[in-house]
Amino acid sequence: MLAADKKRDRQIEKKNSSLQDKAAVYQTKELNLWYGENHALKNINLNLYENEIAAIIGPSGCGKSTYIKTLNRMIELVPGVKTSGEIMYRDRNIFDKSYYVEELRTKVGMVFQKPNPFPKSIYENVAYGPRIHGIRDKKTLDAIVEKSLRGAFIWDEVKDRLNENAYGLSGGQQQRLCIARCLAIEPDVILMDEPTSALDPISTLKIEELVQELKKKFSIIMVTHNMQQAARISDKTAFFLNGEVIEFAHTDKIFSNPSDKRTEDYITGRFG
Ligand SMILES: Nc1ncnc2c1ncn2[C@@H]1O[C@H](COP(=O)(O)OP(=O)(O)OP(=O)(O)O)[C@@H](O)[C@H]1O
Repeated sequence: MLAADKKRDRQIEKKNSSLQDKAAVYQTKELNLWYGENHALKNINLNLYENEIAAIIGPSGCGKSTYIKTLNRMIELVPGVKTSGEIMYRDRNIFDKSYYVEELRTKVGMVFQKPNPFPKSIYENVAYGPRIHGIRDKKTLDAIVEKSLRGAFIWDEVKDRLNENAYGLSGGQQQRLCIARCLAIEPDVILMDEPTSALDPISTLKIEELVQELKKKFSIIMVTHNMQQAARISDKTAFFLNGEVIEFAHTDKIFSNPSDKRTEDYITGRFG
């Protein structure tokens, strides 16, 4: 091989490795979780990276929601939960006693299966978070509300009815409003627990397009039952089974050439 070719190959290799080399946002190390006697998460080791969409798939009861709720410590609200291991978020263990949960939640937003706007105006739904963080100036709040609603692809639909109650919006619009509410606190990560399972196909498509746009600025971790959705929009996919991560890889690989027979059986619909 000529020296010039070798140099070119080295450059390609370097470029590829730099693509893989995004910073890890979350590093989960030997995480175990018990609900009382129920060992729901077993020795989870998983790195989640910046500006990627990571999909979490697996059959009902395998621990997907439990895992995602552990990432923002929402799981602590369940009585009798015990954990061991570490979850490093940007190099700090979120289980450290000195780590205030409020601090974590300003960085990590969450969108739930069922849209859950507050029974307040569209404007107030988005302004609520920034207000809690001490922003009082009306002009600043107006700007945040507009930017967040634009960021969630819903501004044009609601700009003339900002003072109307959010409950008057359709399900799909409510979900985008909830995403806008997340964006208003300028998070680093957005956790999504089956964000489209209560929506019709058109609203689902809108959210999928939105999520792909959002990953340019944020890291997204999304639980989904919909394997086509995981295949369509995610960069990496983790397959959970009985509380364990069976396989975590590039989405293309998981869906075209999985390493584990159990992953293959699941994605080909043999169980679950
Ligand atoms: N609040 C709770 N208290 C006790 N056990 C729980 C609780 N939530 C979940 N579990 C148990 O933990 C295990 C994992 O549940 P989890 O909800 O995380 O699964 P999942 O993969 O998200 O399921 P689904 O796809 O049906 O939402 C199950 O055995 C479940 O019964």
